[in-house]
Amino acid sequence: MKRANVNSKGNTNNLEQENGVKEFLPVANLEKAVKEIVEQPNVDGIEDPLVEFSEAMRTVGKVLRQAAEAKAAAKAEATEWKRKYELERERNRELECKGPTFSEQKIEDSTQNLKNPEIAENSQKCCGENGICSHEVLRDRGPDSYPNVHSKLTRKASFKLQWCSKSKKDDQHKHDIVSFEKGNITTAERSSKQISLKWETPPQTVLILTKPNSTSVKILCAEMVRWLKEKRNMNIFVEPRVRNELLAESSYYSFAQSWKDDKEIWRLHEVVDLVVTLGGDGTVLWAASKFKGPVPPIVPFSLGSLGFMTPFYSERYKECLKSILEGPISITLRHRLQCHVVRGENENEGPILVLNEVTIDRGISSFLTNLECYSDNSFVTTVQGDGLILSTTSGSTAYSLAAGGSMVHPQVPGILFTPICPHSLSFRPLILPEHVTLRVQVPVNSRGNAWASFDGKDRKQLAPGDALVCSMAAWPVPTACRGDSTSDFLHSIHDGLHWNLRRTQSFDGPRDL
Ligand SMILES: NC(=O)c1ccc[n+]([C@@H]2O[C@H](COP(=O)([O-])OP(=O)(O)OC[C@H]3O[C@@H](n4cnc5c(N)ncnc54)[C@H](O)[C@@H]3O)[C@@H](O)[C@H]2O)c1
Ligand SMILES: Nc1ncnc2c1ncn2[C@@H]1O[C@H](COP(=O)(O)OP(=O)(O)OP(=O)(O)O)[C@@H](O)[C@H]1O
Repeated sequence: MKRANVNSKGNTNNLEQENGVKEFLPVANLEKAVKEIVEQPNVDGIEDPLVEFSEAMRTVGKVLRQAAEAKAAAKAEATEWKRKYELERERNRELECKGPTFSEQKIEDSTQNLKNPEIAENSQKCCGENGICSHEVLRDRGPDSYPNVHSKLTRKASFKLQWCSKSKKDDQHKHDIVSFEKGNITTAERSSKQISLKWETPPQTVLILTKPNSTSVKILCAEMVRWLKEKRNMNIFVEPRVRNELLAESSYYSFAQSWKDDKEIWRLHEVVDLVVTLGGDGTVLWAASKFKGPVPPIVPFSLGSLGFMTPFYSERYKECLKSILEGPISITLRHRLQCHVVRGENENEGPILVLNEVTIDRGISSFLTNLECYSDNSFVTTVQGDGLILSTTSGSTAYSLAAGGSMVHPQVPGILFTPICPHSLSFRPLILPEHVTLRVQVPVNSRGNAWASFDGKDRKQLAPGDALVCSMAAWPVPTACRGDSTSDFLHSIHDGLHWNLRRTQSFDGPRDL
């Protein structure tokens, strides 16, 4: 006799083939199942609906019992995983205090932990009120998502961001900065405080990017790669050029990984936990440009001349990397601008993300630029001069500064609107709020072309009728701080730019009586 059973969707199928607990017949559907069998005695293959029904009930009872047993077993397993996870975490803490290497076993275990639904659920809870978990910031697509990754490498390190404050009450990141309780308007909380990054699982993979053609950088890079491998057992990625340089020195460095083409570069964020830059500010810009979406935390070592965004001393790299790998790290979340070149009516190129600025200038043209500027479709002004800089607050100390723009703390959200040599007596630079979309249009009757450049690179010609559209990007660049965001900024403007350097007036001389 052919059996006709009813699954949870009310369809007929063969229950004998169903072993999984998910497929059992829910009690809520029982009534429907009975009705269907009794009322449709002519269903294909059913000879006696009552016999059929009692058999179905027996099977249902069996499956329900199995489900209850499976549930109890899953719960016991989850408790065991949780215990193992806690033990492992404790062991990691102890090991890290002693400065050891991360063993393969440890990596595998921590990956297993994340497969456990209960722990996965707990780790999701960390994306709560007190911070943003890395799962929200960096797409985590699992082990097979990056083709060249060493087979041992299984998962990106997870971390949590916290907004720190001295007072206990302020220990949360508040989006609501204005309160209007009982009709009284008050500013309640500031949105961006010092941000701290805390690793939840140890970082395993580091990408090292270096300034080219520098002997001191080359020597430091080889030393750092060796140290990270031997003392911290890290997976290391370098640029293809750097890998060749390392291999030319010794075949020892064959463990260093690289990429073949652009497609792989654009997916680096899926595997890299940390980026180290060895160079000046240009190398930080270069590193940021490699990430067109989420950016892992960047640790910039100073091997340039100015080093405004590179607070770490290369001579102390071991000490510094040790503390970064252990965390927590103070970070500056540097905003980026997202730019599109719009050609004529429809064609849209980009987006191009910049950390410093996008500049629209006259290039080699001898004519004044004539740029019509709009903010959220409202006309702002026409720039007649050498050009216009749309800068992030991180870029405020770069080209924008040279063009007379104000210096702004990098954590302040905003877009600087700084003209370059405007032929006008009253064109002061502006700072616009972060939410605006700016459009810089080359009028169709313009005498010449304009040129857009992105962090000083990749010049693109803008013909009459073309426009550049720019707004705040969704993916900031987290850079590690030596102290905190503000002390690093102040240190840079004092030491790097010699801001307000003046001899102190002497004590002796005329004074108020
Ligand atoms: N007149 C100018 O001041 C001028 C002209 C062109 C480009 N630039 C800047 O150069 C940047 C490109 O840098 P690069 O290193 O690739 O080129 P680069 O090698 O020509 O160096 C430019 C200088 O700008 C400094 N710099 C870069 N970003 C900075 C920042 N955020 N704060 C303070 N100083 C910063 C660098 O340390 C370097 O000394 C552009 O984004 C632009 O801001 C400045
Ligand atoms: N990995 C890289 N590959 C190719 N070009 C790079 C790389 N890193 C940096 N550059 C470029 O090299 C140039 C110089 O780099 P960087 O600014 O770091 O050094 P610097 O000029 O010595 O330092 P500073 O900016 O402090 O004076 C920049 O134009 C930058 O874009």
